[in-house]
Amino acid sequence: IVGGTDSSPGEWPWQVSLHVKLSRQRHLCGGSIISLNKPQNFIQHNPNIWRVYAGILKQSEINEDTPFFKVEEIIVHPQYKYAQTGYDIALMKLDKPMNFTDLQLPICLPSKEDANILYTDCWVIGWGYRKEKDILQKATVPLMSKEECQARYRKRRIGDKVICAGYDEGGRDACKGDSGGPLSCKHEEVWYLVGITSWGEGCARPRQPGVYTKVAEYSDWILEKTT
Ligand SMILES: COC(=O)c1cc(NC(=O)c2cccc(O)c2C)c2cc(C(=N)N)ccc2c1
Repeated sequence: IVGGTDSSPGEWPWQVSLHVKLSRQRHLCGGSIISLNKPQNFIQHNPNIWRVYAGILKQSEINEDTPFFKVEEIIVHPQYKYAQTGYDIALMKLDKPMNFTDLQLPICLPSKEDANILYTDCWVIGWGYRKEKDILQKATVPLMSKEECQARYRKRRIGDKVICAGYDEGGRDACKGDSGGPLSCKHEEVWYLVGITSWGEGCARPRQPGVYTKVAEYSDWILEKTT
């Protein structure tokens, strides 16, 4: 996150830190807890290098004694190639059910009908660039119309299944390492997973907004894969 501020304990209980454990272990991206039934059996990618840490505020809280969830299944959208061409969404089934506490709770999924709600209170969070931060960073970002976003990314096709957010003057944005994390919007006292951090040209540059997977456009796919 560029231009963000420190989060408080329990402020974003649906945020998780995805670590990869090879010879070394490190935070790679974010993710969001959504509470659903079991995904179908769909083994792709190597699930057992992943460690999912929930209820964490600082990366320094994580050591060899910190509990984590193993990943039993990973379902990547079949049309995903790379972030810029969309379908940048994946589901991870944890190896055991998560007990919800004040520090680890699911966020609500928007329904297809929610695809046109004008959200005005949206936040992007993560432990990503710049200056890899210890404390989970938060930044509020205004949503942008598809037309305005397409005008900012002339070389790209900004379709209906992404949502853009950011400031024309730049300065506040998600960045590498925040990928997979939530664009959370509060609407009528409820928080919704409106977007998934996907890409952007650089980070927090003027007139180069952040591009997010528009979760409402995938609610059918998510339900198909998890019920
Ligand atoms: C794996 O995720 C990304 O690569 C990756 C690369 C990015 N953009 C870059 O251009 C970039 C940023 C930092 C270092 C770097 O090498 C690049 C290419 C990203 C930019 C944003 C955003 N601005 N909202 C969000 C996620 C990003 C994920």
